[in-house]
Amino acid sequence: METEKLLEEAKIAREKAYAPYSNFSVGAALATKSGKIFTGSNIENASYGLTNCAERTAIFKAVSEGEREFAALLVVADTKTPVSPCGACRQVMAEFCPPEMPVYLANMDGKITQTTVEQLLPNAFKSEDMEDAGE
Ligand SMILES: O=c1ccn([C@H]2C[C@H](O)[C@@H](CO)O2)c(=O)[nH]1
Ligand SMILES: [Zn+2]
Repeated sequence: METEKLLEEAKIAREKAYAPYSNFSVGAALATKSGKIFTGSNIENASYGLTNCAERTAIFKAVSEGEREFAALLVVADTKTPVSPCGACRQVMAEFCPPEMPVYLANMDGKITQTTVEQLLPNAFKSEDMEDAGE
């Protein structure tokens, strides 16, 4: 999956952001291993903490459609340096995406830096960590 296609889709999704409180619109595009793309934007709330980021919107849309095999995620915002995902999104990425999966951080000028799920959240808490609980 080329990053150019993901960037284009994420930019289109970003236009749908509901961000009246921060005025900071973000778009994301998640590629499945089968070649589909699920997009997302940030959706804010008057109760600020209920805000859902673009990355989580894209992941939740895909998972709720039955997708579980992901290949790449791109996130874009109008920033000088490419936008960096928040901690909540990193934890959700760690739940559904392989550690080595590329995550592309982009800005509107098309500047893209590449990282991975594991680099964004090293030593993430995973379901396996509960297996030996209480022993
Ligand atoms: O990677 C990021 C960083 C921030 N936001 C959103 C959350 C909130 O709506 C706004 C300001 O934090 O940007 C995202 O969607 N993704
Ligand atoms: Zn986030």
